[in-house]
Amino acid sequence: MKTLRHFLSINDMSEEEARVIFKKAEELKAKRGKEQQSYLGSQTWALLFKKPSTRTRLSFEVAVRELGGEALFLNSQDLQLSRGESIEDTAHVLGRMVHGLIIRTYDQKEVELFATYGNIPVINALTDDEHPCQVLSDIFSFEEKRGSIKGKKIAFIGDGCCNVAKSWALAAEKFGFSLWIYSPLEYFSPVKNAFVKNTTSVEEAAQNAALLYTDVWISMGKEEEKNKRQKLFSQYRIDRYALSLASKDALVFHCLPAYRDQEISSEIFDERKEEIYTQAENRLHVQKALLAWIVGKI
Ligand SMILES: NC(=O)NCCC[C@H](N)C(=O)O
Repeated sequence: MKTLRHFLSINDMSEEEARVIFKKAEELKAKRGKEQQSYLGSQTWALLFKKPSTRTRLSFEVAVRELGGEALFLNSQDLQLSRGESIEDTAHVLGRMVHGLIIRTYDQKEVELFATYGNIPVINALTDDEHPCQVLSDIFSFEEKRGSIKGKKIAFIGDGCCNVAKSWALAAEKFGFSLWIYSPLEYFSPVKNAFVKNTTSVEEAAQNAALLYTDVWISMGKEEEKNKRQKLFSQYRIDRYALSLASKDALVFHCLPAYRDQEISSEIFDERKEEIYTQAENRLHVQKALLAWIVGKI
């Protein structure tokens, strides 16, 4: 049996492995358009998506192609999965035909089942529980501008229970930074470790923070809670006041899509869009390095 690497959770990688990926991502970013690396030469990677996607789909499709492979997009609605075929059978069949699988779905259990039965590397491209590729890339983006994240104070503002916040909470322990979650009580982080603190005080969360981070209030799959969430989260946003509390050189990140004047004020978004778009672009470079790592080339 070959040993396979998967990336289903931030917990599937050590800090040392993440640092190997960051170094490669930096190199690939610098060499893009000049020199190509064929880490996925003659491989076909399937992207199986049950939820909408812009950045994740784009960055993975381009990443696979630029590494010399073929990307095959599969809308789960078009597969027999949507008519009740089991994940076990689907995973076995995919595993006989493609070399790797990138999945966006609801239940974390599904990505785990694909990893169990597929016999090919599986990457979590977002579930209700985690968005590990986003957060891995965000840490790279932070360090690209500000150096090591270790010991820094990071403020997550908004839904502390969402996938992105949960991956941040796991990353806090792995990389050794403190994560302050500014969220309504009901949305405090379910992740318990010594590096995660929850608060309903913006002052406590944002004071001297090196990064203010936010995500949508209404994650995919939560649309029926829209009215309730818009009311509950209305103060949990990045605005001029929150930013005035943060460190003078604080970064502002948003994983996007952004809903201006909800989780982030329009004026802060407009002022900071350059760093937010660079954050989005880095998904491509980091995921190229992640793919190289997952197939054992770095
Ligand atoms: N950049 C992204 O991949 N964004 C995904 C949106 C995350 C949000 N928490 C959601 O689940 O809808």
